[in-house]
Amino acid sequence: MASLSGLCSSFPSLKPNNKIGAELSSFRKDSLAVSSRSSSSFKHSVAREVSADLSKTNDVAGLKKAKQGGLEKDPKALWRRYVDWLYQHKELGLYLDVSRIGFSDEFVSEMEPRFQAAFKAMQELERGAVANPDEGRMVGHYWLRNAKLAPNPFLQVQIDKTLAAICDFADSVISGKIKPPSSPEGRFTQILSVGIGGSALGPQFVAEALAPDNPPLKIRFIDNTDPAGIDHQIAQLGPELASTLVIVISKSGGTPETRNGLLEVQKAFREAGLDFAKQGVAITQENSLLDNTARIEGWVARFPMFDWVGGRTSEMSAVGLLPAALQGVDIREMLVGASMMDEATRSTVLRKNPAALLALCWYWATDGIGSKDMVVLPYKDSLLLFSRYLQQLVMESLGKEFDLDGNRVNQGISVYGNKGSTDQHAYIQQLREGVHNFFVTFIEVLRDRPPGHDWELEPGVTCGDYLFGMLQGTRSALYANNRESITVTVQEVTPRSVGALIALYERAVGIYASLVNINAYHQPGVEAGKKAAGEVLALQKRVLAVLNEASCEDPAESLTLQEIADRCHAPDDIEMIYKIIEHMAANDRALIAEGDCGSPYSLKVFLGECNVDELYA
Ligand SMILES: O=P(O)(O)OC[C@H]1O[C@](O)(CO)[C@@H](O)[C@@H]1O
Repeated sequence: MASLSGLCSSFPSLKPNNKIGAELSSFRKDSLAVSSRSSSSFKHSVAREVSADLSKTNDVAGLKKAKQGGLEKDPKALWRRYVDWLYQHKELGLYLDVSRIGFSDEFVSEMEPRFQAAFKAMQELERGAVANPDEGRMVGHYWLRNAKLAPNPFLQVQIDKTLAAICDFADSVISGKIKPPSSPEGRFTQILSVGIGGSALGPQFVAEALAPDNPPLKIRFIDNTDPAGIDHQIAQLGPELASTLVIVISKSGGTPETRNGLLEVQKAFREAGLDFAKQGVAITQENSLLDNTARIEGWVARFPMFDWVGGRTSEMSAVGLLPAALQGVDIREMLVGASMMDEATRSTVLRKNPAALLALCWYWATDGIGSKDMVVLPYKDSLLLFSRYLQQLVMESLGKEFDLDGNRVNQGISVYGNKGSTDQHAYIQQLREGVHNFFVTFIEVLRDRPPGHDWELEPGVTCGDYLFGMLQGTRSALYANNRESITVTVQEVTPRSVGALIALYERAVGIYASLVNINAYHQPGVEAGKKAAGEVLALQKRVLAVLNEASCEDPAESLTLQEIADRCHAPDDIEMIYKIIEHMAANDRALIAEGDCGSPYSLKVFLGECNVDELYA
């Protein structure tokens, strides 16, 4: 009997299935029928059926009417519109241009009451109301940059103490006061951050945006349960593993991907003869599994993650601040930038509130139902990860099936993007001429290089002038073809401006969520995938047990997929069992006696050895 696991590299070819094809085409017809109507008016008729409270629907007459008028094209009128709507935050040096979004005055007036309601909800949230009703939680990321706003003295002390502890710890690590036990350098030189989602995206964005060229500690990330990815990060560290500070970040302290990353890293430490506890730091909620592990094992340090800070808004908590501080980023400046932006976005005057202006544009551009995608294009390499960061912030916050009244609304705004002008040579072609299903947000940075470093690569023109030209050219070319855009401009990429950008979008998401009446602070949809993944792993254990039992009875016995499914008492899960076998065979953990994975019915599988311990487990 040969071990033929390699045969699994051939996959079943996809054959047309008439039934599925018919269902698909009728589904497409339905969706075309929806989009061929005014998407907002369709939505409204549904909303009317389920809720008598029109203030909570997307019934904005001005939206549809003004959209029919098209975008302003007269250069003089457009310039007036630019000047009229230009938002400037003087101290932050931040501008917001919404002139290339075509909202009308009528639309703005109609939206005004909703904005006032959103501002009120935001004030209540900041005062400590339970703004995440499903989870019964306060939402307090705004307090992180101004502890005085926290609703009680206990929280204020908690915030201030944690910030002081972060700064102290970072200073001690950088100065070598806290050092790894067995590193020749005598100090920590690397950070390995283990975390996922909100426990990775902020730190990744900030590292890319703000870490100096030669940081005191360099950072790497394990943000997945991909074994090859983990091996790669550990291999890249090489002997520097001995001088690596491992920061394990998980609010819940029980996220499987993060736990797996930790276990893999701990194994690497054991194999290198290193004591993990002397190099491990945990950032998590008090008494979580991770917190208890770190405490019992005596890790170097533990920092709290607060119940009232969501993962995707945790960049200004220990989650983002500790890694940033260790890389030499001025975290107090990040907090100042965020706090200044928070102050500005508390304004109840729409025109003076940049977050509200963003929310207004999003509502207009997407008909208040996410009918268009948000393409985020920073024209600055160091802001590359901003779009990925915003993807979670916006999509996990706004992508909701039900509104706060329990109506099915399937809200959300899709976010993607990379950077300009690189994307000019990738997908801008489609944006300019192809399917019109997006609006763009340009992020412009005025300062090209630090002072004194610029030079003209041709008379009167620098490299940065080209970047500027590409941004302006793309903005104009898109607008000429009726593609709307927002432009956010900052002077430089600094801790202060990055803090401000994060705060701007956090608030815009919160305000927009109020406009469309959804809970921005929970993520019930993520649970379904997590639960299903758990079920797959449980099924895999049953498959292994069945194969083991068969091997113990007769080492040469091989089973068909149907036999495995029957013995697992899971005949309906035969497709998943097939996928499990395919994956295990590809990783030499099950053997295929006959057949290949391209012909599932031909497969006969066995384990090759009997594990008696497991048999009686
Ligand atoms: O910090 P944790 O608890 O490990 O969660 C990581 C991420 O997982 C999610 O809960 C989604 O599964 C995100 O909201 C969160 O940022």
